[in-house]
Amino acid sequence: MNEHILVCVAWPYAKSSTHVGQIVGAYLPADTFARYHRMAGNHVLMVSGSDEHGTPILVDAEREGISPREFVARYHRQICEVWDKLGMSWDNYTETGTPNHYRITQDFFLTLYDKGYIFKDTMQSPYCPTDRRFLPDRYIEGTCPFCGYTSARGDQCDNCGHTLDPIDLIDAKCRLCGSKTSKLEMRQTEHFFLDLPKLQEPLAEWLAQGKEHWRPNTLAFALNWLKEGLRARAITRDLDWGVPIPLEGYEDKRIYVWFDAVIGYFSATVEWAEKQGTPEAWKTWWVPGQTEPPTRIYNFIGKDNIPFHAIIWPAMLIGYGNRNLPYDVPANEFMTMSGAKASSSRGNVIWTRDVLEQYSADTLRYYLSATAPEGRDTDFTFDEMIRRNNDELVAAYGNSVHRTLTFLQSKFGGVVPQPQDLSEADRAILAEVEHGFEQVAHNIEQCHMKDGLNAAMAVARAANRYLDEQAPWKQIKVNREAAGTTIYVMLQVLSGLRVLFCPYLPFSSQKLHGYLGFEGDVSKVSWKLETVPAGITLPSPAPLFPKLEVPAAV
Ligand SMILES: Nc1ncnc2c1ncn2[C@@H]1O[C@H](COP(=O)(O)OP(=O)(O)OP(=O)(O)O)[C@@H](O)[C@H]1O
Ligand SMILES: [Zn+2]
Repeated sequence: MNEHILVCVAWPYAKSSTHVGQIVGAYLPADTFARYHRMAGNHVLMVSGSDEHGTPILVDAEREGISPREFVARYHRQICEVWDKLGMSWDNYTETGTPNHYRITQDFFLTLYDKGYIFKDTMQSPYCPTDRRFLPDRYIEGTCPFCGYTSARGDQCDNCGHTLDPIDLIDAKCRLCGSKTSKLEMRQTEHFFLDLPKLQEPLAEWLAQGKEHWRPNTLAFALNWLKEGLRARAITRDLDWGVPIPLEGYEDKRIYVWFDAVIGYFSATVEWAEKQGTPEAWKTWWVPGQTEPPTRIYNFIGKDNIPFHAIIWPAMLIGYGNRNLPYDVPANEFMTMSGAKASSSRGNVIWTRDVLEQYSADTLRYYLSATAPEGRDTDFTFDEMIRRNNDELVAAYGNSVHRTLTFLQSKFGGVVPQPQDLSEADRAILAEVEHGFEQVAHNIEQCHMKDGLNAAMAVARAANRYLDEQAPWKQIKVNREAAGTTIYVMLQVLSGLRVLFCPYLPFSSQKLHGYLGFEGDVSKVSWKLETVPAGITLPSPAPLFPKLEVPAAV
């Protein structure tokens, strides 16, 4: 395998730390996918960054009385701390506030403008006479005309995912002073529009070709959007925070946050190439025909981001010209907290850094991967996380590791025994490991992360059963060589599990890597079963996972 895989992950708003809904929706599946592909020998680049523009940030910074620059710097730092603790293996995690990103966004804007895909027009925009300002996007709230959700915002409904214009909202009110529609004025303002109707046809053609590997929900959502007919969308705002419009006479306006955020996938690649000292290297990832097989771009997102990644961003790329389009847009459904979508704007969240203060990254990673909302929404509960840690991670995987390694220490002084002829059972469990390599790989390649984890877990369970059945603690009383063979085989199985779990659970894989006598970084090893040789001495192990206390019911 020598493919180029570009892993683009949704840009989190730098207006809060990250919550577990975002992690399970976009970041963890992307990281698992990137880690696997690196081990499988592919060229991988995983990029994202903090989205520092937009009205949600302005509203909150204003409320705190600090500058938006100060505000986003704080949250960018907090987000990066979580990435470190969680083990996100970014090749470049940047921010939209960089000169590089401004330059590239302005180039996109001008190119699309010159090619006739962006046009100027005047529009009616809600204006609050009390606050003396226009109310773009999140400055206004009202009822969604599509689904009736009462807290839809000026640019999108969080409930049904439709993108909106403020003018679409029913019974809208100003988020700053609470003024109702009756008090708001509609004022004339000039803006730039992305001419999506002009791009409808090439988009439809693209969506009609070779999308069998897309998740049905994502494709259906995109096709439905096309069927409704695309509307031109305003891509500038009456704001003073964001990327400036690169044309004279628009100094009091800025480019809309969503227009610049998606360009981040591209600008982050350019930044990566520059940091590497190979400034042209971005072309490998973004210019068609540079690699064989062609570079595959994956956009990992939650379902509310589908319109921007399956429609608007591809449309922008088509309009710009000579750029690779997404190969897949693996969008997850939502993780809910007590039934409601976890959302940082709405405050019903479990913060990742709070969880990581109490629990190991792998405990959280395991639980989130095992309950990922791939096909439908799932609910987060601490009880379930603890139960799965204890009943699955500890009982199946951790247990077989610990029993094998402590037995090796107590009966063989830590020296890997020389195996005798392998029995049918020995060969069967090794075959199961080999099969696990195929299964986990196949599932991750299809973006079925949950099935991939289940396949790895099936091998761990089989290993546990094998150990129970062979019972080396009994074998050793009658036949020391037979017990030695069982332990030898188990060490090979564990060597396999260390690799199979690595995309999901990098921290415990690293520990096991060391316990099995391997050196260096486990995420750099190849996707295959590597032998633990007889005769070497292995160090004393500690349990891979802690057994957790179930909190007393309240
Ligand atoms: N509860 C959730 N379940 C699954 N994915 C989610 C969830 N919340 C956010 N995501 C995804 O995480 C990524 C980053 O999210 P974003 O920064 O937009 O956070 P958010 O909490 O959804 O913010 P807001 O509610 O203010 O829009 C997006 O791709 C989004 O779809
Ligand atoms: Zn709606």
